[in-house]
Amino acid sequence: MSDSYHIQETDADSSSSPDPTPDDSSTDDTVRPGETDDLVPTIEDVPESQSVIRSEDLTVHYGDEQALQSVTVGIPEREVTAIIGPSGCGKSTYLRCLNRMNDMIDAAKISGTVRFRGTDIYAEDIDPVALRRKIGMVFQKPNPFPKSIYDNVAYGLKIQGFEGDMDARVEEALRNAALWDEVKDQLDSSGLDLSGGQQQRLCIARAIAPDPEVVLMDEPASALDPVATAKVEDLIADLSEQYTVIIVTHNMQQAARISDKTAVFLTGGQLVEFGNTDQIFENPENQRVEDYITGKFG
Ligand SMILES: Nc1ncnc2c1ncn2[C@@H]1O[C@H](COP(=O)(O)OP(=O)(O)OP(=O)(O)O)[C@@H](O)[C@H]1O
Repeated sequence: MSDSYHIQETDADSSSSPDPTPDDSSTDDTVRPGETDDLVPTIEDVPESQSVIRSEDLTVHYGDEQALQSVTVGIPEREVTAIIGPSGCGKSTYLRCLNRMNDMIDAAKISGTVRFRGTDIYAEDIDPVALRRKIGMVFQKPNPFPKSIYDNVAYGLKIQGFEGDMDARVEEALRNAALWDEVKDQLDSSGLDLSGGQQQRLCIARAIAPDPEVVLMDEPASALDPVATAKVEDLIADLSEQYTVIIVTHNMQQAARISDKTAVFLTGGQLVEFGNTDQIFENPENQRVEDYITGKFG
C-alpha cells in the first residue's frame, strides 16, 4: 500500500510555493497595512526540541489537484493544536499525512518530509501500523468495532502482543477517556450499544490504550450533541496533559476554547498562520486569516 508514495527530501515542489518576497507580491502602489504580508505565511517556529512532529515542505496532490502546498511547521509537545480553515483547504489531508493514513488513498502523492521525534515516518523501514500506535487517530464518526467494550479497548494492545495486566490497561484507558464510571459494569456489552458520545469516548479509549504520544482527531465532536460535545472537549483538555493532541475542527469557537496553538489553512492547501490560539483569534497577523476568522469568507 505504502509503495504508491513517492517521498522526497528535496523541495522539488517549491515552484508552487508562494513567493516569500513581499516586494514582489503586488504591482499596486497603494498598499494598506497588513497587505504586504498576505502572501507570506506567519508560522511560529517551534524549536526542534519542543516539537514532537515536524513537516517540511509537505506537499500533497490527488491526481492533478494540489491539496497541500509546501507546509513547514513544528507541532509542540503536550499541547492541543487546532487545525482550522474553510472546507477543502487540506485540513484532513494534513492530519492524515501525520500517521500515514493517506497510504490508503492510491491517488495521493506526497513530497516533502514528516518527522516524528526526528525520524522520517515515510522512510522505508517504518512500519505504518506500529507508527499508528504511536500516533493514534479518532475520526469524525464514532466507529467502534462490533465487539465488547472491553475488546474494543484491548484490541490494539492484543495486536501489539501486550503481555502485561490487560484488565488494568483497559481500565486506565477508559478512565483517561472519562468513560470508566459509565461502563465499568457492562464491559462485556457491545460497544455499538453505547450512545454516540459514549462511542466516541470509547474510540478515544481505543486510541490511547496502546499509549501513543500523539492523538490525531478529525472533527471528533461534529456528529455529537452539545452535551456529548462538551464532554469530549473537556476530555481533550485532560488528554493534553499526557499526549500531544492535533484536532481538525470546523468550529472556530471550539478551536478557540480547547486549543493552545492554532494552524490556519486557506484555499489551495497553504498553511497561512500558525501560533498561539489567543493571538490568532484576537490579533491575527495575516489579513486573510482575519477575514476568515471574522466570517468574511469560508
Ligand atoms: N481521496 C481523495 N481523492 C481525491 N481528492 C481528494 C481526496 N481527499 C481529499 N481530496 C481533495 O483534496 C482537497 C483537500 O481535501 P481535505 O479533505 O483535506 O480538506 P478539508 O479542509 O479537510 O475539507 P473539509 O473541511 O470539507 O473536510 C479537496 O479539494 C478534496 O476534494
